[in-house]
Amino acid sequence: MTSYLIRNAQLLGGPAQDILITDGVISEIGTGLSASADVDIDAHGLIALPGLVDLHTHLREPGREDAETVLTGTQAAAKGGYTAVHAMANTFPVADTAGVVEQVWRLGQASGYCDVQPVGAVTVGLEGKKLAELGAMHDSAAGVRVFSDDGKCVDDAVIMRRALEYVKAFDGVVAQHAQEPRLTEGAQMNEGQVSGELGLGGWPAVAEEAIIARDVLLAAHVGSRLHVCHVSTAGSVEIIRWAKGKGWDVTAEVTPHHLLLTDELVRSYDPVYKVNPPLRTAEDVQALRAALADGTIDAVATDHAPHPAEDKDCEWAAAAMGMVGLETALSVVQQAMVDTGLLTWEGVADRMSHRPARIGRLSGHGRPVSVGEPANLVLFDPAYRGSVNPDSFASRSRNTPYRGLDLPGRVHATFLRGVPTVLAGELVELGELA
Ligand SMILES: NC(=O)N[C@@H](CC(=O)O)C(=O)O
Repeated sequence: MTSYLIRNAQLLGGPAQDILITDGVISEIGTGLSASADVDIDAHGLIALPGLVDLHTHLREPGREDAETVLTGTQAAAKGGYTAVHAMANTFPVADTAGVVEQVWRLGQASGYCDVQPVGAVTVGLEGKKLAELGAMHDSAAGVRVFSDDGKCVDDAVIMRRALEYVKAFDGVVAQHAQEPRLTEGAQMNEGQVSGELGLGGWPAVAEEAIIARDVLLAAHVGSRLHVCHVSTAGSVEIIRWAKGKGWDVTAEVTPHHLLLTDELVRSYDPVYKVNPPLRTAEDVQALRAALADGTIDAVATDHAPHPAEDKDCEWAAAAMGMVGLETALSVVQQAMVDTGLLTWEGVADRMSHRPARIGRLSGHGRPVSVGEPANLVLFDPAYRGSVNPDSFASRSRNTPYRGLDLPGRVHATFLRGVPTVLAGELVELGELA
Protein backbone atom coordinates (compact mmCIF):
# COMPACT_ATOMS: atom_id res chain seq x y z
CA MET A 1 0.00 0.00 0.00
CA THR A 2 1.13 3.54 -0.73
CA SER A 3 2.32 5.38 2.38
CA TYR A 4 1.57 9.06 3.04
CA LEU A 5 3.32 11.65 5.17
CA ILE A 6 0.98 14.53 5.95
CA ARG A 7 3.12 17.46 7.05
CA ASN A 8 2.07 20.17 9.54
CA ALA A 9 -1.60 19.34 9.92
CA GLN A 10 -3.47 21.10 12.71
CA LEU A 11 -4.52 18.38 15.14
CA LEU A 12 -7.46 18.93 17.44
CA GLY A 13 -6.44 20.52 20.71
CA GLY A 14 -2.73 20.50 19.90
CA PRO A 15 0.01 22.01 17.75
CA ALA A 16 0.57 21.35 14.04
CA GLN A 17 2.10 17.90 13.60
CA ASP A 18 3.02 15.36 10.95
CA ILE A 19 0.89 12.27 10.42
CA LEU A 20 2.35 9.12 8.87
CA ILE A 21 -0.04 6.66 7.23
CA THR A 22 1.24 3.19 6.42
CA ASP A 23 -0.79 0.10 5.52
CA GLY A 24 -4.04 2.00 6.03
CA VAL A 25 -3.25 2.87 9.63
CA ILE A 26 -2.02 6.03 11.39
CA SER A 27 1.41 4.72 12.31
CA GLU A 28 3.14 7.81 13.70
CA ILE A 29 2.28 11.35 14.76
CA GLY A 30 4.89 13.91 15.74
CA THR A 31 6.69 17.15 15.00
CA GLY A 32 9.19 17.05 12.14
CA LEU A 33 8.92 13.29 11.58
CA SER A 34 12.01 11.91 9.88
CA ALA A 35 10.16 8.96 8.38
CA SER A 36 9.95 8.79 4.62
CA ALA A 37 6.81 7.92 2.69
CA ASP A 38 5.81 7.34 -0.92
CA VAL A 39 3.82 10.60 -1.01
CA ASP A 40 4.27 13.82 0.98
CA ILE A 41 1.31 16.13 1.52
CA ASP A 42 1.76 19.71 2.70
CA ALA A 43 -1.07 20.28 5.19
CA HIS A 44 0.00 23.69 6.47
CA GLY A 45 -3.16 25.55 7.56
CA LEU A 46 -5.34 22.44 7.27
CA ILE A 47 -7.25 20.87 10.16
CA ALA A 48 -7.10 17.08 10.53
CA LEU A 49 -10.53 15.78 11.51
CA PRO A 50 -11.67 12.17 11.86
CA GLY A 51 -13.53 10.96 8.76
CA LEU A 52 -17.12 12.20 8.96
CA VAL A 53 -20.01 9.80 9.51
CA ASP A 54 -23.48 10.57 8.15
CA LEU A 55 -26.48 8.99 9.85
CA HIS A 56 -28.91 10.03 7.13
CA THR A 57 -28.12 9.82 3.41
CA HIS A 58 -30.45 9.02 0.53
CA LEU A 59 -28.40 7.16 -2.09
CA ARG A 60 -31.47 6.33 -4.24
CA GLU A 61 -30.13 3.00 -5.51
CA PRO A 62 -31.93 0.72 -6.25
CA GLY A 63 -34.66 2.37 -8.26
CA ARG A 64 -33.89 6.06 -8.73
CA GLU A 65 -30.48 5.91 -10.34
CA ASP A 66 -31.46 9.02 -12.33
CA ALA A 67 -31.16 10.96 -9.04
CA GLU A 68 -28.14 9.23 -7.48
CA THR A 69 -26.33 5.91 -7.39
CA VAL A 70 -24.33 4.35 -4.61
CA LEU A 71 -21.20 5.26 -6.60
CA THR A 72 -22.06 8.93 -7.23
CA GLY A 73 -23.47 9.34 -3.71
CA THR A 74 -20.35 7.91 -2.08
CA GLN A 75 -18.18 10.11 -4.32
CA ALA A 76 -20.19 13.12 -3.11
CA ALA A 77 -19.72 11.87 0.45
CA ALA A 78 -15.94 11.60 0.00
CA LYS A 79 -15.83 15.16 -1.38
CA GLY A 80 -17.68 16.29 1.72
CA GLY A 81 -15.14 14.60 4.04
CA TYR A 82 -17.25 11.54 4.86
CA THR A 83 -15.82 8.05 5.28
CA ALA A 84 -19.11 6.34 6.23
CA VAL A 85 -22.75 7.02 5.41
CA HIS A 86 -25.99 5.37 6.46
CA ALA A 87 -28.11 4.75 3.36
CA MET A 88 -31.82 5.36 3.94
CA ALA A 89 -34.34 2.67 3.12
CA ASN A 90 -36.83 4.60 0.93
CA THR A 91 -35.54 3.09 -2.30
CA PHE A 92 -37.43 1.12 -5.00
CA PRO A 93 -37.75 -1.62 -3.92
CA VAL A 94 -37.73 -0.51 -0.30
CA ALA A 95 -34.80 -1.80 1.78
CA ASP A 96 -37.06 -3.96 3.95
CA THR A 97 -35.46 -7.37 3.36
CA ALA A 98 -32.03 -8.93 3.85
CA GLY A 99 -31.72 -9.16 0.04
CA VAL A 100 -32.05 -5.43 -0.60
CA VAL A 101 -29.83 -4.27 2.29
CA GLU A 102 -27.15 -6.73 1.18
CA GLN A 103 -27.37 -5.38 -2.36
CA VAL A 104 -26.83 -1.80 -1.13
CA TRP A 105 -24.02 -2.92 1.18
CA ARG A 106 -22.24 -4.73 -1.68
CA LEU A 107 -22.58 -1.71 -3.97
CA GLY A 108 -20.98 0.36 -1.22
CA GLN A 109 -18.10 -2.07 -0.88
CA ALA A 110 -17.58 -1.97 -4.63
CA SER A 111 -17.53 1.84 -4.76
CA GLY A 112 -14.49 2.16 -2.51
CA TYR A 113 -15.11 5.88 -1.84
CA CYS A 114 -16.96 5.62 1.44
CA ASP A 115 -18.34 2.85 3.64
CA VAL A 116 -22.07 2.36 3.15
CA GLN A 117 -24.07 1.11 6.12
CA PRO A 118 -27.61 0.34 4.95
CA VAL A 119 -30.55 1.41 7.10
CA GLY A 120 -33.38 -1.13 7.16
CA ALA A 121 -37.04 -0.18 6.90
CA VAL A 122 -39.09 -0.54 10.09
CA THR A 123 -42.22 -1.65 8.24
CA VAL A 124 -42.85 -3.57 5.03
CA GLY A 125 -42.86 -1.16 2.09
CA LEU A 126 -42.66 1.80 4.54
CA GLU A 127 -46.40 1.35 4.82
CA GLY A 128 -46.53 1.45 8.60
CA LYS A 129 -48.69 -1.67 8.84
CA LYS A 130 -46.44 -4.66 9.45
CA LEU A 131 -42.93 -4.96 10.90
CA ALA A 132 -40.24 -5.70 8.31
CA GLU A 133 -37.72 -8.52 8.77
CA LEU A 134 -35.61 -6.59 11.27
CA GLY A 135 -33.75 -9.63 12.60
CA ALA A 136 -32.93 -10.98 9.14
CA MET A 137 -31.58 -7.59 8.08
CA HIS A 138 -29.43 -7.45 11.20
CA ASP A 139 -28.15 -10.99 10.66
CA SER A 140 -27.37 -10.36 6.96
CA ALA A 141 -23.94 -9.41 5.61
CA ALA A 142 -25.06 -5.78 5.87
CA GLY A 143 -25.35 -6.10 9.68
CA VAL A 144 -28.14 -3.52 9.93
CA ARG A 145 -28.43 -1.79 13.30
CA VAL A 146 -30.35 1.38 12.37
CA PHE A 147 -33.96 1.03 11.26
CA SER A 148 -36.07 3.83 9.82
CA ASP A 149 -39.12 4.43 7.62
CA ASP A 150 -37.64 7.87 6.89
CA GLY A 151 -39.72 9.86 4.47
CA LYS A 152 -42.63 8.44 6.41
CA CYS A 153 -43.41 8.38 10.11
CA VAL A 154 -44.04 5.13 11.99
CA ASP A 155 -47.27 6.67 13.28
CA ASP A 156 -48.94 3.54 14.71
CA ALA A 157 -47.94 3.50 18.39
CA VAL A 158 -48.18 -0.29 18.66
CA ILE A 159 -45.92 -0.87 15.64
CA MET A 160 -43.45 1.68 17.03
CA ARG A 161 -43.48 -0.03 20.40
CA ARG A 162 -42.86 -3.45 18.82
CA ALA A 163 -40.00 -2.12 16.69
CA LEU A 164 -38.36 -0.56 19.75
CA GLU A 165 -38.75 -3.83 21.66
CA TYR A 166 -37.46 -5.95 18.76
CA VAL A 167 -34.23 -4.03 18.11
CA LYS A 168 -33.18 -4.30 21.77
CA ALA A 169 -32.13 -7.90 21.12
CA PHE A 170 -29.18 -6.72 19.02
CA ASP A 171 -28.59 -3.20 20.40
CA GLY A 172 -30.29 -1.68 17.35
CA VAL A 173 -31.96 1.70 17.19
CA VAL A 174 -35.15 3.00 15.61
CA ALA A 175 -34.60 6.33 13.83
CA GLN A 176 -37.95 8.06 13.66
CA HIS A 177 -39.09 10.55 11.01
CA ALA A 178 -41.35 12.46 13.38
CA GLN A 179 -44.34 13.69 11.39
CA GLU A 180 -47.92 13.19 12.54
CA PRO A 181 -49.57 12.39 9.21
CA ARG A 182 -53.05 13.79 9.80
CA LEU A 183 -51.67 17.12 11.06
CA THR A 184 -49.54 17.47 7.93
CA GLU A 185 -51.99 16.53 5.18
CA GLY A 186 -51.43 18.89 2.26
CA ALA A 187 -48.48 20.53 4.03
CA GLN A 188 -46.20 22.56 1.78
CA MET A 189 -44.06 24.54 4.23
CA ASN A 190 -43.71 25.53 7.89
CA GLU A 191 -47.03 26.63 9.39
CA GLY A 192 -46.65 30.21 10.53
CA GLN A 193 -46.65 33.81 9.45
CA VAL A 194 -45.04 33.15 6.06
CA SER A 195 -47.34 30.24 5.12
CA GLY A 196 -50.30 32.46 6.04
CA GLU A 197 -49.09 35.24 3.80
CA LEU A 198 -48.25 32.93 0.90
CA GLY A 199 -51.38 30.83 1.25
CA LEU A 200 -49.43 27.54 1.27
CA GLY A 201 -50.54 24.56 3.36
CA GLY A 202 -48.80 24.60 6.74
CA TRP A 203 -46.68 21.86 8.46
CA PRO A 204 -47.09 22.79 12.13
CA ALA A 205 -44.30 22.32 14.67
CA VAL A 206 -46.69 20.34 16.87
CA ALA A 207 -46.86 17.57 14.23
CA GLU A 208 -43.18 16.87 14.90
CA GLU A 209 -43.25 17.53 18.62
CA ALA A 210 -46.27 15.30 19.34
CA ILE A 211 -44.56 12.27 17.78
CA ILE A 212 -41.25 12.93 19.55
CA ALA A 213 -43.06 13.25 22.90
CA ARG A 214 -44.89 9.97 22.31
CA ASP A 215 -41.75 8.17 21.14
CA VAL A 216 -39.48 9.20 24.03
CA LEU A 217 -42.17 7.90 26.40
CA LEU A 218 -42.46 4.65 24.44
CA ALA A 219 -38.68 4.19 24.34
CA ALA A 220 -38.48 4.76 28.09
CA HIS A 221 -41.39 2.40 28.70
CA VAL A 222 -39.75 -0.51 26.88
CA GLY A 223 -36.16 0.47 27.78
CA SER A 224 -34.99 0.78 24.21
CA ARG A 225 -32.95 3.17 22.09
CA LEU A 226 -34.64 5.92 20.06
CA HIS A 227 -32.99 8.23 17.57
CA VAL A 228 -34.88 11.28 16.29
CA CYS A 229 -34.20 12.23 12.67
CA HIS A 230 -33.85 15.84 11.43
CA VAL A 231 -35.11 17.76 14.49
CA SER A 232 -36.43 21.10 13.23
CA THR A 233 -38.26 22.98 15.99
CA ALA A 234 -37.44 24.68 19.29
CA GLY A 235 -40.23 22.67 20.96
CA SER A 236 -38.68 19.37 19.82
CA VAL A 237 -35.41 20.43 21.44
CA GLU A 238 -37.21 21.01 24.74
CA ILE A 239 -38.77 17.53 24.67
CA ILE A 240 -35.44 15.85 23.85
CA ARG A 241 -33.70 17.84 26.59
CA TRP A 242 -36.36 16.69 29.06
CA ALA A 243 -36.06 13.03 27.97
CA LYS A 244 -32.27 13.11 28.25
CA GLY A 245 -32.61 14.70 31.67
CA LYS A 246 -34.59 11.63 32.71
CA GLY A 247 -31.65 9.47 31.66
CA TRP A 248 -33.52 7.88 28.76
CA ASP A 249 -31.55 6.52 25.80
CA VAL A 250 -32.62 9.12 23.25
CA THR A 251 -30.40 10.68 20.61
CA ALA A 252 -31.14 13.25 17.91
CA GLU A 253 -29.76 14.78 14.74
CA VAL A 254 -30.12 18.14 12.99
CA THR A 255 -29.44 18.87 9.32
CA PRO A 256 -27.06 21.58 8.14
CA HIS A 257 -29.92 23.37 6.34
CA HIS A 258 -31.99 23.61 9.51
CA LEU A 259 -28.97 25.25 11.18
CA LEU A 260 -28.73 27.99 8.55
CA LEU A 261 -31.91 28.59 6.53
CA THR A 262 -35.40 29.83 7.44
CA ASP A 263 -38.90 29.75 5.94
CA GLU A 264 -38.45 33.37 4.78
CA LEU A 265 -36.68 31.83 1.75
CA VAL A 266 -39.95 30.24 0.62
CA ARG A 267 -41.16 33.72 -0.37
CA SER A 268 -39.12 33.16 -3.57
CA TYR A 269 -41.36 30.15 -4.39
CA ASP A 270 -38.13 28.43 -5.49
CA PRO A 271 -38.66 24.68 -4.84
CA VAL A 272 -34.97 24.29 -4.02
CA TYR A 273 -36.10 25.40 -0.54
CA LYS A 274 -38.82 22.74 -0.33
CA VAL A 275 -37.75 20.08 2.13
CA ASN A 276 -39.19 17.77 4.75
CA PRO A 277 -39.30 18.71 7.60
CA PRO A 278 -39.67 22.25 6.28
CA LEU A 279 -37.38 25.20 6.91
CA ARG A 280 -38.59 26.82 10.13
CA THR A 281 -38.23 30.23 11.79
CA ALA A 282 -35.14 32.13 12.93
CA GLU A 283 -36.07 31.30 16.56
CA ASP A 284 -36.05 27.59 15.70
CA VAL A 285 -32.64 27.95 14.04
CA GLN A 286 -31.24 29.61 17.18
CA ALA A 287 -32.66 26.85 19.40
CA LEU A 288 -31.23 24.11 17.14
CA ARG A 289 -27.79 25.73 17.15
CA ALA A 290 -27.84 26.03 20.94
CA ALA A 291 -28.97 22.41 21.30
CA LEU A 292 -26.21 21.14 19.01
CA ALA A 293 -23.69 23.22 20.97
CA ASP A 294 -24.79 21.91 24.38
CA GLY A 295 -25.10 18.30 23.15
CA THR A 296 -28.90 17.99 23.47
CA ILE A 297 -28.76 17.30 19.76
CA ASP A 298 -26.04 14.70 19.29
CA ALA A 299 -25.21 14.84 15.63
CA VAL A 300 -25.33 16.70 12.36
CA ALA A 301 -26.84 14.48 9.66
CA THR A 302 -27.16 15.68 6.09
CA ASP A 303 -30.52 14.20 4.95
CA HIS A 304 -28.83 14.36 1.52
CA ALA A 305 -31.92 14.03 -0.68
CA PRO A 306 -30.99 14.15 -4.37
CA HIS A 307 -33.71 14.83 -6.92
CA PRO A 308 -33.34 15.25 -10.69
CA ALA A 309 -34.07 18.66 -12.25
CA GLU A 310 -37.48 17.61 -13.58
CA ASP A 311 -38.67 16.90 -10.03
CA LYS A 312 -37.46 20.27 -8.71
CA ASP A 313 -37.72 22.77 -11.59
CA CYS A 314 -41.49 23.02 -11.45
CA GLU A 315 -44.12 24.94 -9.51
CA TRP A 316 -43.83 24.78 -5.72
CA ALA A 317 -46.76 22.46 -5.05
CA ALA A 318 -45.63 19.85 -7.59
CA ALA A 319 -41.94 19.80 -6.61
CA ALA A 320 -40.30 16.97 -4.65
CA MET A 321 -39.08 17.62 -1.11
CA GLY A 322 -35.40 17.48 -0.30
CA MET A 323 -31.97 19.01 -0.89
CA VAL A 324 -28.51 17.58 -1.50
CA GLY A 325 -26.14 18.17 1.39
CA LEU A 326 -23.09 15.92 1.50
CA GLU A 327 -20.73 18.25 -0.35
CA THR A 328 -21.59 21.40 1.62
CA ALA A 329 -22.25 20.05 5.14
CA LEU A 330 -18.90 20.86 6.73
CA SER A 331 -18.86 24.37 5.27
CA VAL A 332 -22.39 25.06 6.49
CA VAL A 333 -21.46 23.80 9.96
CA GLN A 334 -18.36 26.02 9.93
CA GLN A 335 -20.54 29.03 9.08
CA ALA A 336 -23.40 28.27 11.48
CA MET A 337 -21.49 26.83 14.42
CA VAL A 338 -17.72 27.46 14.32
CA ASP A 339 -17.52 30.98 12.89
CA THR A 340 -20.28 31.99 15.33
CA GLY A 341 -18.21 30.70 18.27
CA LEU A 342 -20.83 28.09 19.24
CA LEU A 343 -18.70 25.01 18.56
CA THR A 344 -14.96 24.29 18.45
CA TRP A 345 -13.46 21.98 15.82
CA GLU A 346 -13.30 19.34 18.56
CA GLY A 347 -17.04 19.82 18.88
CA VAL A 348 -17.46 19.41 15.13
CA ALA A 349 -15.50 16.14 15.25
CA ASP A 350 -17.75 14.97 18.07
CA ARG A 351 -21.06 15.87 16.37
CA MET A 352 -20.10 14.83 12.84
CA SER A 353 -17.92 11.77 13.48
CA HIS A 354 -17.65 10.36 17.03
CA ARG A 355 -21.29 10.52 18.09
CA PRO A 356 -22.91 9.46 14.80
CA ALA A 357 -20.56 6.45 14.67
CA ARG A 358 -21.54 5.57 18.22
CA ILE A 359 -25.27 5.91 17.52
CA GLY A 360 -24.92 3.62 14.47
CA ARG A 361 -22.56 1.28 16.41
CA LEU A 362 -20.13 1.54 13.49
CA SER A 363 -16.74 0.09 14.25
CA GLY A 364 -13.61 1.55 12.69
CA HIS A 365 -15.22 4.98 12.27
CA GLY A 366 -15.60 7.96 14.57
CA ARG A 367 -12.22 7.21 16.12
CA PRO A 368 -9.76 9.95 17.09
CA VAL A 369 -6.89 10.85 14.80
CA SER A 370 -4.27 8.98 16.80
CA VAL A 371 -1.60 6.32 16.39
CA GLY A 372 -2.88 2.81 15.76
CA GLU A 373 -6.28 3.94 14.45
CA PRO A 374 -7.50 3.19 10.92
CA ALA A 375 -6.57 6.16 8.71
CA ASN A 376 -10.07 7.54 8.20
CA LEU A 377 -9.53 11.26 8.19
CA VAL A 378 -10.21 14.52 6.44
CA LEU A 379 -7.95 17.52 5.90
CA PHE A 380 -10.09 20.64 5.90
CA ASP A 381 -9.07 24.18 4.94
CA PRO A 382 -11.16 26.57 7.08
CA ALA A 383 -9.60 29.67 5.50
CA TYR A 384 -10.79 28.83 2.00
CA ARG A 385 -13.45 31.13 0.57
CA GLY A 386 -15.39 30.37 -2.56
CA SER A 387 -18.91 30.24 -3.91
CA VAL A 388 -20.83 26.99 -4.23
CA ASN A 389 -20.83 25.69 -7.79
CA PRO A 390 -23.18 22.72 -8.17
CA ASP A 391 -21.68 21.94 -11.57
CA SER A 392 -18.58 20.75 -9.71
CA PHE A 393 -20.58 18.34 -7.52
CA ALA A 394 -19.89 14.62 -7.68
CA SER A 395 -23.55 14.02 -6.82
CA ARG A 396 -25.75 13.23 -9.79
CA SER A 397 -28.25 15.82 -8.55
CA ARG A 398 -27.85 19.58 -8.18
CA ASN A 399 -30.71 20.56 -5.89
CA THR A 400 -28.64 22.65 -3.47
CA PRO A 401 -30.00 25.76 -1.76
CA TYR A 402 -26.46 27.22 -1.65
CA ARG A 403 -25.87 27.70 -5.40
CA GLY A 404 -23.68 30.78 -5.90
CA LEU A 405 -23.46 31.46 -2.17
CA ASP A 406 -20.15 32.09 -0.44
CA LEU A 407 -19.56 29.41 2.18
CA PRO A 408 -16.35 29.11 4.22
CA GLY A 409 -13.93 26.20 4.09
CA ARG A 410 -13.20 23.33 1.76
CA VAL A 411 -12.33 19.66 2.05
CA HIS A 412 -8.75 19.34 0.83
CA ALA A 413 -8.31 15.59 1.25
CA THR A 414 -10.22 12.56 2.53
CA PHE A 415 -8.65 9.21 3.43
CA LEU A 416 -10.58 5.96 3.77
CA ARG A 417 -8.44 3.37 5.58
CA GLY A 418 -5.33 5.06 4.22
CA VAL A 419 -6.56 5.36 0.64
CA PRO A 420 -7.07 8.96 -0.53
CA THR A 421 -10.52 9.40 -2.05
CA VAL A 422 -10.07 13.17 -2.44
CA LEU A 423 -6.79 15.05 -2.96
CA ALA A 424 -6.35 18.82 -3.47
CA GLY A 425 -10.13 19.14 -3.38
CA GLU A 426 -10.61 16.79 -6.33
CA LEU A 427 -12.03 13.30 -6.40
CA VAL A 428 -9.34 10.63 -6.91
CA GLU A 429 -10.00 8.08 -9.64
CA LEU A 430 -9.59 5.00 -7.48
CA GLY A 431 -8.64 2.81 -10.43
CA GLU A 432 -5.55 4.99 -10.92
CA LEU A 433 -4.16 4.02 -7.53
CA ALA A 434 -4.20 0.29 -8.19
N1 LIG B 1 -36.03 15.07 3.39
C1 LIG B 1 -36.73 15.22 2.30
O1 LIG B 1 -37.21 16.32 2.04
N2 LIG B 1 -36.88 14.22 1.44
C2 LIG B 1 -36.54 12.84 1.66
C3 LIG B 1 -37.57 12.06 2.38
C4 LIG B 1 -38.25 12.81 3.47
O2 LIG B 1 -37.74 12.82 4.58
O3 LIG B 1 -39.34 13.32 3.23
C5 LIG B 1 -36.31 12.17 0.32
O4 LIG B 1 -36.09 10.95 0.29
O5 LIG B 1 -36.32 12.88 -0.69
